[in-house]
Amino acid sequence: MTNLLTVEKVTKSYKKTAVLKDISLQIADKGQIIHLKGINGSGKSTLFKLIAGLEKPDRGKILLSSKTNLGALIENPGFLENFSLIYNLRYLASIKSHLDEVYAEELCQTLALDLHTHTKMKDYSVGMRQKAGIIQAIMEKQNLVLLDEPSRGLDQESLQKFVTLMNQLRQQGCNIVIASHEVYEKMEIDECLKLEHGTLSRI
Ligand SMILES: Nc1ncnc2c1ncn2[C@@H]1O[C@H](COP(=O)(O)OP(=O)(O)OP(=O)(O)O)[C@@H](O)[C@H]1O
Repeated sequence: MTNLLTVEKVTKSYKKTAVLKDISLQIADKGQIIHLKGINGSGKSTLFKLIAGLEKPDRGKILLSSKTNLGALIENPGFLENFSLIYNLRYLASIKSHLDEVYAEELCQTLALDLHTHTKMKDYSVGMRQKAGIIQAIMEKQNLVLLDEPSRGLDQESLQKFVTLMNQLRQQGCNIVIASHEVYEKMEIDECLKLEHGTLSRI
């Protein structure tokens, strides 16, 4: 089975504090949900930033296969603030190809977000912004998706819809890593990982 991601003995420090120490991780292309746990400041976002290429490791390697199509929502998603949701999604999709508007509409309906509103991104609520962040991470049918606290700001109904959506994507073969403090009832979690003292372990 192909590994979509291989993290090999990665170390990352900020100033002189080691956040990640010799971390290794492999993610196969099999359709799965991995829940990444760890207390505040344990390095979950840092690991995601390294995988997404937003930060460089001090030592070690991050390898994405040629089949990997990575989607990510990390910390506060950045948008073109003076433009609408559809403008932003079209813009993001245009970097690699073009927006599948039928699928984007379906995702927006699932998460109760209006794709065609004229509201500018800067006027979105925290929860609406988070939904937009989730949608941009999955709208191209990415096969490896990193979601950093995706349910932040979601109301109870939206949270349930989010869980159902994640389970559906998993069924369709998507590999999702969710870093969160949330306990997701009904989510089909295949593996739980914990970051503690810079080390990654299975729990
Ligand atoms: N750019 C940076 N400069 C300096 N220190 C940083 C930087 N980014 C992260 N850190 C530090 O690295 C540590 C890990 O931060 P990170 O955001 O990865 O943790 P986290 O597990 O995602 O936390 P949370 O659960 O609060 O989101 C923290 O101590 C943080 O202060």
